[in-house]
Amino acid sequence: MPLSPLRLGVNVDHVATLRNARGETFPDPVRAALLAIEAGADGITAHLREDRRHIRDDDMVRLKQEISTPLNFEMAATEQMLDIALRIRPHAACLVPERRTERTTEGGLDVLGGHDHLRVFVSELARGGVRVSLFIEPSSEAVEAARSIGAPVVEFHTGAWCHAALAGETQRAAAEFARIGAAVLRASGLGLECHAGHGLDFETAEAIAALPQIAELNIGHFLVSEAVFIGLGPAIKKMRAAMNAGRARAK
Ligand SMILES: CC(=O)[C@@H](O)[C@H](O)COP(=O)(O)O
Ligand SMILES: NCC(=O)COP(=O)(O)O
Repeated sequence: MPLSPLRLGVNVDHVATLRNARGETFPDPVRAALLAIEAGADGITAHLREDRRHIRDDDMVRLKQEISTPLNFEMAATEQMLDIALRIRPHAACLVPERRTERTTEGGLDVLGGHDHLRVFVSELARGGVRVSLFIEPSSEAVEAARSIGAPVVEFHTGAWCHAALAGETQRAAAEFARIGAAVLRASGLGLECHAGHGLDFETAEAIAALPQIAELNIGHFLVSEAVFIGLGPAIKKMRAAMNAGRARAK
């Protein structure tokens, strides 16, 4: 059976982090998105956080206007973000948890406790023609809750696995990767499209690409970090090659 293609979503949040560090207009995340697409990105992801620490409202408007690929709008499940998303009408929206004091997205959505609250957002966004994904922990409970909420897509938070791999904690990394594999199997068995992201680098992207049920990887911080040294285009091309190598091993 032919393998599903594996899409690369490039997250441009941290180009905006660098821009905001000095309150300038550069580097522009929209320019980064256009370069990323030229280098082979299948889509662009941007997280409009409530505190606007990196991506700002105008960035999201310009991304929608200027890019030729799908835009994946990451957002907290709040009324304000829902209004903005329905005004901008991205191709997709990914509901993510946000805690004001967090340095980065620390975990997946509380799809069990927040079930009824999230259900409203999923149906409102779907009614607006926006494909909705839920950013969840790699667990069967979260998958089943996401399915009952009605989202067609789940994105698995790969942070715990990536951090363990980076720290050389091989046993913990193997256990976390097994969690991801089991959750992906459960999700695809329920007919959900599977995405993954957070903390991925060349090695972990190649490893997770070998899971045939994964349709999309969203990668940002590492690519922007690599871009500092080798350029954004070469970093994306290298990531694409790593993903292709992993997908070639998928069975
Ligand atoms: C949801 C996710 O994992 C990424 O979009 C992440 O949120 C990047 O932005 P931060 O680094 O601000 O968390
Ligand atoms: N949803 C994950 C994402 O968009 C990028 O996360 P990261 O690669 O910046 O950690």
